Amino acid sequence: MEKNEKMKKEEDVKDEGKKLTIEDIPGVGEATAEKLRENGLDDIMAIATASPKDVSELTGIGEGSVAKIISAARKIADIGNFETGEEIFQKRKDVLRLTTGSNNLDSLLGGGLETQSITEFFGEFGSGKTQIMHQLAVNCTMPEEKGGFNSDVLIIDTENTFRPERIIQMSKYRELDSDEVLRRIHVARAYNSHHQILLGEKASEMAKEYNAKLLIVDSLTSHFRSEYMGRGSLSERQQLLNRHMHDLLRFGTLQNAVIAVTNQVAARPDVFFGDPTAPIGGNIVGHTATFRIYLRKGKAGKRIARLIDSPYLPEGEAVIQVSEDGIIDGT
Ligand SMILES: Nc1ncnc2c1ncn2[C@@H]1O[C@H](COP(=O)(O)OP(=O)(O)OP(=O)(O)O)[C@@H](O)[C@H]1O
Repeated sequence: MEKNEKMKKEEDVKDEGKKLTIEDIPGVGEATAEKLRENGLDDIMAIATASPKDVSELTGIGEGSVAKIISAARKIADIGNFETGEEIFQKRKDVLRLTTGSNNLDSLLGGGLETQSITEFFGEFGSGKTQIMHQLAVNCTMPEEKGGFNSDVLIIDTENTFRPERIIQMSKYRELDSDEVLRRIHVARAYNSHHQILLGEKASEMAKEYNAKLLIVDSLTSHFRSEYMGRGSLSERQQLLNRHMHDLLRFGTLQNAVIAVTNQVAARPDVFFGDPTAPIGGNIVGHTATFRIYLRKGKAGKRIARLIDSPYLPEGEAVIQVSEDGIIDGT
């Protein structure tokens, strides 16, 4: 192909904008596209930003061919385009907020959990992380005027802690039809970290099927923690967690959905670098989660939620109550 013709083809492809599929990447035929899709690489940006080694390992396609595909994907993806503050501000207007059930906690978060971000709840056992996840699931099915999204929910449950009975209790308190709420919550049990990663990749497809606007991972880190013990496997664990969290974030962006995850605090300071209340996953989880909330137990079912490291909200605390009715304000 003449150089000009080739450039023209790339321009044409670019002009098509967001409608492009991975088959539009020069060098990607049907069989290659299938291999890429099977491994969660189902859009041009995902391929353009992947490392040749990772893609080659995942798909079994030779590293040389993968490098060519990635380089072609980069040419047609919008990488490195700087956006004006005004453009970003416009996009921010699409961000929706999901109520937590507690006005105190909603205020701390500037109105609720934001879509297109990961919100992490971390704390010791019994601090209320799973209770909050159940409440968010119920709230997501509520109408917009009540702080919900009137949409379905996906839950990746790693510790078998999902309890429909709690959903029924919480739904009744909010005068919702509990059968309908349960029908809108889709739970997948993840048996190990590999399975969890696969479910994270599949979530985008499932979200379209169900119109889900909330993805919960409870717990984000427990499998990784138990499977990758010791310092030797730390970097592998962090890499996998990083990849998993970016899959979750992609779901959030594509669906304009909330991503809520739970995380334990490390109980063994000798292994996890000194801070006895440090969340598992260290920097990787910390940098990828946009909002981090630390939960502490108080008296009589009260919990203190502390917002940490928000990009634009002040640090602060809110008192909530874990009750039979669900998450409500603490006094
Ligand atoms: N029906 C209920 N009525 C009132 N409080 C409840 C009810 N169910 C659970 N709780 C409260 O929630 C606590 C458990 O919280 P949760 O399961 O969310 O903890 P967690 O932070 O997820 O802990 P872990 O790390 O062990 O999974 C219980 O100790 C209890 O105080």
